[in-house]
Amino acid sequence: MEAYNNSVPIVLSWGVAEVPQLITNYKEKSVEGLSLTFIMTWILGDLLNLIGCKLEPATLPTQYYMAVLYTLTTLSLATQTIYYGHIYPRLKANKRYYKIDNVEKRRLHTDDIDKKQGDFAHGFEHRSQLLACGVAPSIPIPLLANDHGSVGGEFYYTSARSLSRSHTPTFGFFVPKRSSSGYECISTEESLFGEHESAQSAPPSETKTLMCVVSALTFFLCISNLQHAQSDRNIMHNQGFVVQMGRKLLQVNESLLKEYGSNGAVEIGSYLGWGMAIVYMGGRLPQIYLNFRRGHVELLNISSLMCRGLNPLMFIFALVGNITYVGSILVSSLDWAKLKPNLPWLVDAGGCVVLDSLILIQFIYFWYHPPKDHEIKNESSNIS
Ligand SMILES: NC(=[NH2+])NCCC[C@H](N)C(=O)O
Repeated sequence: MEAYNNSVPIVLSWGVAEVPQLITNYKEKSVEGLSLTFIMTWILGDLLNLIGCKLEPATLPTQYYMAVLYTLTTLSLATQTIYYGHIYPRLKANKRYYKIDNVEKRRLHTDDIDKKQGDFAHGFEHRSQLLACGVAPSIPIPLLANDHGSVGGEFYYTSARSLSRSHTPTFGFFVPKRSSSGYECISTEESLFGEHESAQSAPPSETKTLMCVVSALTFFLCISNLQHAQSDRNIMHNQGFVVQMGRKLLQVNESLLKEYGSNGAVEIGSYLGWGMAIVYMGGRLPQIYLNFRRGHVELLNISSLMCRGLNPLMFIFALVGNITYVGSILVSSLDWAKLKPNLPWLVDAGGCVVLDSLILIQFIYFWYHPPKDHEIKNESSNIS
């Protein structure tokens, strides 16, 4: 019973840690605030953690279940990243394509765009063609000042409303191009995801990698869980159990330890555990280093974080989660023989607590000692 009580705080804090971020992404319908590199670090770390826990029988069952929980929550974040980064904008663009806004249509008759573009008849024809493409023209925004001047040049047509929300032309807008027969509608759909990709969206190669990692991870999970269930059944059967008991929470299974004690898999498990610790902790180092160099904490500035769609609660819950993780291992046993194989997991959770506290201290320090504007500018030009 005590064992279950000890695992409740970790499960609770880690169980809810990513929920605020998932909600923020859902509300914002965007994942701009979340760094793809950060998610990829977590995916890699979770993968090493999960396999490490499987191969290292000295790890507590709670650790294994936590690894599964981490993986599931990270998979949800990754799924959101793919959905809001790539699928949702496509769906939205398609919807907009077929639904021409009536207000915009009315504006068509009062706009003075034609004056700038020459004779009225030509302008009307040009707009009709745009409308036929499902584009609601309002304010033409020159894409590039080209040699031919703005008349007949390329414009992104977008509405002031959408501009007020986004700095970049919304995905799915059209570039009207002059052709011998008048204007053609050329979708910028591909180019927005390709060469003219918005600076705010994730680079496609990174997303492809993420997609591969996510699919590989899902595949691995299915296969390994099947194998795990099978080997558990075999072990229980050999030991004369009729009912599969599963792993008892916060209790190292001595028989498993003996059975696999000299097995090479244990060593691999331990290496994977160390790999996981390096990946999880390593993810924080560049941030800490950058904060020191810049003399201000960009990532942890709460108001800017919220503006950028990153929920700081995720970091706070993670801090609590890591503290309770260390606590649960230490509470289970202080015997060195049992602590030793768990060292990578202890070092990781303890190390993350130290590093996150350092970021928190940096945040508090720089909050009270804000750098002057010119210092920030100088620093960022040095860094870039
Ligand atoms: N996807 C996750 N939530 N992974 C858990 C990461 C745990 C690790 N100690 C860290 O704080 O980075």
